[in-house]
Amino acid sequence: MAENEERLRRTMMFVPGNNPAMVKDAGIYGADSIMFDLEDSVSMSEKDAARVLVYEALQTQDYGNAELVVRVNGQDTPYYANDVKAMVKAGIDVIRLPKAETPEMVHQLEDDILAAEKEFGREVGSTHLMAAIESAKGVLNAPQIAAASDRMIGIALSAEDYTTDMKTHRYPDGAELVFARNMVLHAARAAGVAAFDTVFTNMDDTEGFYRETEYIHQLGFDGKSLVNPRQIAMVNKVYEPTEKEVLNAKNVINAIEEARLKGSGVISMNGQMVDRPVVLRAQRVMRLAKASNLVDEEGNYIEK
Ligand SMILES: CC(C)(COP(=O)(O)OP(=O)(O)OC[C@H]1O[C@@H](n2cnc3c(N)ncnc32)[C@H](O)[C@@H]1OP(=O)(O)O)[C@@H](O)C(=O)NCCC(=O)NCCSC(=O)C[C@@](O)(CC(=O)O)C(=O)O
Ligand SMILES: [Mg+2]
Repeated sequence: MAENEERLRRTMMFVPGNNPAMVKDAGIYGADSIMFDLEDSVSMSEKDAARVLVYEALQTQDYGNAELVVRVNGQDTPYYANDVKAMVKAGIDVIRLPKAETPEMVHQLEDDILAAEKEFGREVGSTHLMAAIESAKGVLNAPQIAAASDRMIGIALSAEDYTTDMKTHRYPDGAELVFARNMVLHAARAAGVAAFDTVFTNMDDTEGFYRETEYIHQLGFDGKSLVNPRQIAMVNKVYEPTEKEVLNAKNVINAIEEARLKGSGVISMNGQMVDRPVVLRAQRVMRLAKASNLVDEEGNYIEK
């Protein structure tokens, strides 16, 4: 899991799997994770064509360093089995299970991935998975779902389906999502996997998008599922550390390194105790600073 813990996942952009232009160009926008969708953005009549399109793109397109994710169709559909087989064969990084409600559903996906890895000669264990929480049952079982597999990289809240299940809809203040957001976040943290907030679907409400992103950043989410490339820079902006945060993080890392050389794991810096949690936070700030091009290779802040 070390590699997964280090990977930044601020932005996970949905790309409709039946749209050739969007699938082809998905890599140019700089999303941390590109999520090709075979589920709800693809009509029934295009399910097979979308699977073929995404499979071909994974063989031929260069998506750079982005993590490649595919949202397969649900386990109760006739498309699921072929989706999983084709995506494992194509070497996808992560399969996202929609409408996850129980750990048994995750175990089923694990078994199907393992069978496909063996059938297509892929390294066993190389395909990761994640689960989308889209119902009351899913939210209540989130801790068991998040901990259900060693292949699990994270869980995501899916508020469109969730609010429908709860017989409500989305409001600007997000009060209807408070419980679900906190459950998903705590379940993810307790299992040591990533937590993704839900999509924001009003493309013209920039103010509302910033408000929601600042809120979920404050709560501690790793990032958000997105539906449009214009949302990527806005999320990155919210997750960008300040100059003060970067300088402090650099000082913490230098100080703890010096302490370690002297055989100590805890030190005091400007009257403040610096121990493991502070160091872990500092390391994350430095990863975010690097991703935002705020520091050079040595971690020194680049004056603008
Ligand atoms: C929203 C809109 C129609 C707006 O169109 P617009 O045309 O106004 O967009 P523009 O900004 O003008 O596009 C400028 C340029 O970007 C290109 N471009 C746009 N979007 C792109 C993209 N996504 N990927 C690559 N490229 C893209 C476009 O092709 C153009 O390229 P070019 O012509 O070359 O300049 C479009 O974005 C879009 O279709 N989004 C994806 C929708 C989708 O996937 N929904 C399903 C996932 S949610 C769900 O299922 C609910 C959930 O399950 C969620 C959960 O589980 O979390 C739950 O329950 O909550
Ligand atoms: Mg959904």
